[in-house]
Amino acid sequence: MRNIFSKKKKGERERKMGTATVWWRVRGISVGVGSELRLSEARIRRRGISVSTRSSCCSSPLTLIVSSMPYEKELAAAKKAATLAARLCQKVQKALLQSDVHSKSDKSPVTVADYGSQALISFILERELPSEPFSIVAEEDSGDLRKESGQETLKRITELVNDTLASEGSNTFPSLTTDEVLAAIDNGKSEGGSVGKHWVLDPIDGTKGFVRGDQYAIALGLLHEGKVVLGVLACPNLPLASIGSNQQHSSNEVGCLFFAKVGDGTYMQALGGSTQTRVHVWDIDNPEQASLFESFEAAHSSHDLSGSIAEKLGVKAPPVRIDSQAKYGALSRGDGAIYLRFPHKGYREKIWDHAAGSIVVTEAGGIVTDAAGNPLDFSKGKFLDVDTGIIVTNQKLMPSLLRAVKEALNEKASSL
Ligand SMILES: Nc1ncnc2c1ncn2[C@@H]1O[C@H](COP(=O)(O)O)[C@@H](O)[C@H]1OP(=O)(O)O
Ligand SMILES: [Mg+2]
Repeated sequence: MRNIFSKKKKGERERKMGTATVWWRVRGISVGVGSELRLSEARIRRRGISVSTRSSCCSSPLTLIVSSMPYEKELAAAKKAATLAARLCQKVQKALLQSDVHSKSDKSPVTVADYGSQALISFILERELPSEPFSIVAEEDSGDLRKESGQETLKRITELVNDTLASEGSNTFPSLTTDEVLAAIDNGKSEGGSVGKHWVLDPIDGTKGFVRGDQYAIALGLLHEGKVVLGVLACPNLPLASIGSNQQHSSNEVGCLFFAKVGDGTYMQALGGSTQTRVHVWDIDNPEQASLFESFEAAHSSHDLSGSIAEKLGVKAPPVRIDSQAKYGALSRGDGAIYLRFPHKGYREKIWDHAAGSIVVTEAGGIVTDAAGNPLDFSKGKFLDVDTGIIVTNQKLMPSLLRAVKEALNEKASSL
């Protein structure tokens, strides 16, 4: 980030009147104030430079701040937040799977990890991005924790959050009180929308997988003016090695962090590691070789429908069924080539279940649409207005996938 004051005044008198007559040239682009500036900002963004402006009054200089690395600070904060939240969730999942006290059908450990992850991420974003106005759209709110019956759980969550913060080094972060934890959770109450910056958070995506000891993800995306511009997916149980029919990555390690920034590609690193690898979707055009990803839970997505689509495409490999947006991560690095999600009638998709995952796939070269081929619109608040389902693949396979989906949906409709 650097300040640029290379302004060309066109007249002190006019400037004092506050008219749009003070001009700068930045990297060959003229920018001004007021409505002129809006236009210029759009032009600058198209060139991959982010701009923010401040002007306190006409007599003080206007400041134009230009960064040639848009959303860089936000990405660093999001990676840190998701990595810490993953650490908290891993601790809870380990205790859950080892414990005699909680059965797998007991929802309380999930609750503690869900709230803890949300509080931690909200706290880190506020702390790391103090000068960036933003809101957070997240899955949880603190209503139940404020009741008498929630006090023990709140204490446990606060302990977990503080233990996780302390694991970064004793002087890195302060300890939070229970009230600060409640406030951090409630920062996630935004409704999102098409104006400004909104972080979109699923603190534990795939709670069923989390309880089973399988896949889950911490999913954090950033919307700017209604578009997803950044996404981070922490997948603590996802192997670094490929899990589909395209076995191109090999490793014994488990735990992946995927991240993507608009125009900048998608990267993967080991959770807690620092070596990042750029990843790409599998660019095949023959669906017979493809692996197809879908929900582990048949209640979340129709296995029958995806089976019928796979048959029409000639997909030979059995479906890879895993929980959470880890599916988007696996697809972005080319483990398989198709992801299908067809929830049962009446289910409304939430933006936090797709924001981070969708940019991770699109920046890796893939396409994410609804079942009719429409792009997902994240600007309408908490819900996505999708036609029937969500489909994901590479550019080459999308036309045949769309045809197969249409045929399968027609057959299903005529059989009812
Ligand atoms: N009835 C449902 N149909 C479809 N998706 C659901 C349903 N109930 C919860 N989900 C959400 O679907 C996502 C998991 O999908 P998948 O099974 O493919 O991993 C999660 O976000 C999960 O919520 P949650 O995040 O609260 O677990
Ligand atoms: Mg979810």
